[in-house]
Amino acid sequence: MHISIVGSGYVGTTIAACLADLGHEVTNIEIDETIVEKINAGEAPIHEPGLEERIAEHAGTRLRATTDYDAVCDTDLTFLCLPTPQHDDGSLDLSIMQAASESLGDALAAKAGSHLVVVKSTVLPGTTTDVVGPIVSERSGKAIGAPDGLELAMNPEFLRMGTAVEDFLEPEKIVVGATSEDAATTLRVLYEPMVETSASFVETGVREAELIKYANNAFLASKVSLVNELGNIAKAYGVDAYEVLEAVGLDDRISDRFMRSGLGWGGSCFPKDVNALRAGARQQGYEPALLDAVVKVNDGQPRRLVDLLAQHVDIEGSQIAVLGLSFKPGTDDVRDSRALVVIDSLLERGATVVAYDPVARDALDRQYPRYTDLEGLTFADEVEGALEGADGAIVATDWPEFDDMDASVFERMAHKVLVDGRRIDIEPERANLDVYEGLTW
Ligand SMILES: NC(=O)c1ccc[n+]([C@@H]2O[C@H](COP(=O)([O-])OP(=O)(O)OC[C@H]3O[C@@H](n4cnc5c(N)ncnc54)[C@H](O)[C@@H]3O)[C@@H](O)[C@H]2O)c1
Ligand SMILES: O=c1ccn([C@@H]2O[C@H](COP(=O)(O)OP(=O)(O)O[C@H]3O[C@H](CO)[C@@H](O)[C@H](O)[C@H]3O)[C@@H](O)[C@H]2O)c(=O)[nH]1
Repeated sequence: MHISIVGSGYVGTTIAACLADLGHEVTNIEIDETIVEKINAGEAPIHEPGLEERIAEHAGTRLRATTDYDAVCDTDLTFLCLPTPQHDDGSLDLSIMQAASESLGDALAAKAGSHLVVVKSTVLPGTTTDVVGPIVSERSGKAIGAPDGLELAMNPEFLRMGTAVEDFLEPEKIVVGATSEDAATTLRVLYEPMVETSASFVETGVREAELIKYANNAFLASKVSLVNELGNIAKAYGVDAYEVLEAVGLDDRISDRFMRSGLGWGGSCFPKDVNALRAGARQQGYEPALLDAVVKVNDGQPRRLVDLLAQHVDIEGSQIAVLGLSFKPGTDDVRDSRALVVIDSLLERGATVVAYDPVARDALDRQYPRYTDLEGLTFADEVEGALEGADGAIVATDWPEFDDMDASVFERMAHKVLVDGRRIDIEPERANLDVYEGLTW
């Protein structure tokens, strides 16, 4: 198929490279020229395992990028992979979706045949049919469902950062809500390779497809918050939460996945999606008491970790190493990373911070420029540099390389105190620390 993808960030770039890999002709339409240049040069604009080699292989042949929306006219369908951020009050901000829908509609006015528009961004029920559809239809002059007109579908994405390529190519489920049988069939054909190998194909209503995505993320975020609440209680009893939850996870109804307690959930999805769902629920007249508590527990974890450090180190005037910036390992994405909340809290309490992350330094400059020259915060190029002369250290991201830290690295610290928000796989005897304490164990 000839596929256009509007928005070439973490989702749009990943699915473009993967669809090209599956043999499709793919065009990324992106407003950021740097991203366009990178893709056309065969380079990945983000850090994501398996992405760089796919882009390198297909750029210039089956994969290309452009800032020009007119390219949609040479394609059969368009995926919208645009940001859906939150307003200050947590509610869903659709302004980017609206602006891109206008540009898409303007371009489609020049296309002779019908066109399928697929919303992949995470959006609340009604967005595809009541916001995106009418804008594209009005601007293109194509009626929804008419011959040579527009077809609409909502196809939420469940990939995770760090395993995005694998998740897209071997998903557990594919959810499609479409306004016509033809649209659903096109997507069923597109996803056939995934259905053959791993995925359940769920065909449902458009509004249901939209809500499935939020329900999925709300469920996972709630599970981590519950695990963190249980972890906090375990810690208060002097009990190892990981031992407790490992046993709990043996119950099939609960499962052993998403059972890691600690610093809490961050990233570009859970925080904004749980907030959009809470705000949406309120707009519909429902008070989401449980989801409010899920956020409250999550918000408390970074402070609890800094409090734990304060039991061993006088934070004011001290030098603290923060290990990890990305919101989880395997990605350079720092959006809503708990590591940043920890850094803010340490700086507020009068510490100086030396932070280290194996890949996220550039993304931090891009996503949160305010940290670039923030007083009291510097960055090290390696873990040793962050620990040099430190009065204490915090593990904020469970990068595998931190598992290998041993006495030779910790000897550089002024005081060998490590508090761990992620339960890295460190060997206490090899590490020879004076203090090693976990947040929930
Ligand atoms: N990141 C994830 O793990 C993930 C997973 C599943 C779903 N989602 C959802 O997918 C959507 C996209 O997420 P993302 O992480 O890829 O976002 P992103 O911010 O990484 O990428 C979005 C891209 O769209 C571009 N853009 C903005 N306005 C544009 C316009 N008018 N025309 C063309 N391009 C434009 C931006 O420059 C950016 O490169 C969101 O709704 C998100 O919730 C994200
Ligand atoms: O047991 C766990 C599992 C996760 N986390 C944290 O939860 C956050 C989210 O982790 P994860 O879900 O692995 O990463 P994302 O890439 O944000 O993926 C989520 O958000 C995406 C965007 O919507 C969805 O597509 C995915 O299905 C959904 O898992 C991270 O901060 C993790 O550190 C924990 O603290 N404990």
